[in-house]
Amino acid sequence: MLSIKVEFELSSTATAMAVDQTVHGVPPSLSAKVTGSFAYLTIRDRMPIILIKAIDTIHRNKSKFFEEHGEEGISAEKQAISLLSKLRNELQTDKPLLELMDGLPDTESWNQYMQRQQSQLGDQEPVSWFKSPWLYVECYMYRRIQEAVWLNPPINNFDVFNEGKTQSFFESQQAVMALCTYLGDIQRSMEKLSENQLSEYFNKLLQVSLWGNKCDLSISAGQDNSQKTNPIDSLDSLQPFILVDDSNMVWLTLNSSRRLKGTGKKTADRVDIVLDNAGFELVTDLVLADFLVSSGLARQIHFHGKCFPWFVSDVTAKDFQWTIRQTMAANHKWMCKSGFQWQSYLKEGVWCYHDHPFWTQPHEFCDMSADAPDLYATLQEADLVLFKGDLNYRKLTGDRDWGHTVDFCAALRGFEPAPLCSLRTLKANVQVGLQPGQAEKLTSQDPSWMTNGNYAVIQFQIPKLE
Ligand SMILES: O=P(O)(O)OC[C@@]1(O)O[C@H](CO)[C@@H](O)[C@@H]1O
Ligand SMILES: [Mn+2]
Repeated sequence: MLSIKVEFELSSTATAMAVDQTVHGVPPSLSAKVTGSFAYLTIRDRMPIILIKAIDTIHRNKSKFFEEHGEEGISAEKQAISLLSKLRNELQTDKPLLELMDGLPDTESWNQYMQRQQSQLGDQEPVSWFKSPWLYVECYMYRRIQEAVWLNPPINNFDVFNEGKTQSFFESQQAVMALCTYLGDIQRSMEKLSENQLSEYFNKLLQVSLWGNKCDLSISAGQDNSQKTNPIDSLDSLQPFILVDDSNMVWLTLNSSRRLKGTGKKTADRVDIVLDNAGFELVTDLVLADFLVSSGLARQIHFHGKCFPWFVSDVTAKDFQWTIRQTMAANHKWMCKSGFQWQSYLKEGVWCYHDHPFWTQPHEFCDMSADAPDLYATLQEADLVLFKGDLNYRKLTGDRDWGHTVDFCAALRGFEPAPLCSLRTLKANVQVGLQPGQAEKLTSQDPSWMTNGNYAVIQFQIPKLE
């Protein structure tokens, strides 16, 4: 990892607040125990809809399963639906969570996590949907969906969310074409760009990736959420909705190697992008990654996706490869050019794709160094880690009921593998690092500001110097 000697000015207040928060402990996890809370409404209303849609998708593919697998496909379809229907009943009647039985590589870790949750509750009450942490039960639901499908070969590799992810890509074609054209224009004049012009393009593409996160299907319970307009044109009008904007710190981190090496080289060795949603959002991330490499701001990009279908629209390896293939096959010069460039980045090892099981487990990120030390060590090799989306933000902050002015550093609780930045549109009621009075003002202007996806943060944190 690049050891950054550049001192980012941490306000004395922020440091004092961080100390204060540490001294006074960590707030409780968001959960459905608070009737009427966003967690409660998500678990009561939206998660059952997601299960119903998954059941409906499997049912609608019955004839496909028959064509491909004959009677075995039919009985697998029936069995998977029955497991998902049972899961939905457990969820809606707040039954105790059940151990996983599918013998996958992460099964043991999931069951151990459940024991950990149970020991925190003691023997009085079982780990259940409406009493355990929202982060845990929501992640658990998606892992049970995976179990229901995995236990039923020959449909055990079926992605119940695939239709929504591919539709989001196809419905966003105009925006994708505009974005790839914009990237092509930049790359044609890259050599002649001044430092200011470069940083301007960087900020625009960082914001396009930020707002790409609005296109997430779990918050819309699978409803179409694609990007219809040209993403560049809307940036100015969206600027006021960025509540925390640390993009200057991100720029400084990418360029800080120049100060260190005194060579005028401005290349950071490696930027990691912890991906969120497939579809349009993934294209915005690939375009940003292409810009970072072709501008010389980064030498290598490591992408982190999910090992199985997750939170309706999250990227799996299949989605990542499919998106690049689709871009290559587009009947559009700049899309096609971008797609081929992305494929050669992967072939040359300039881009690498990983999918560690930790990203599809329920852990708060402050547990990563203990629960996934190999992944933590991988992230420590990065000069910058970009975390996309709301669920990653919830895990960065532990999905705790923090006060809004608590410092981001305090909420990370020691998770600092490398300089990191969250690019997140707000879809859950956890947000730290705001100025005094800022949350109150937002609530008076727009009571659902934390969950409607209209607001965003570019929130940065550098590891404390050893
Ligand atoms: O991580 P993303 O894709 O930006 O958002 C996912 C997400 O908004 O969907 C859930 C709603 O069910 C939220 O709790 C969760 O954070
Ligand atoms: Mn997501």
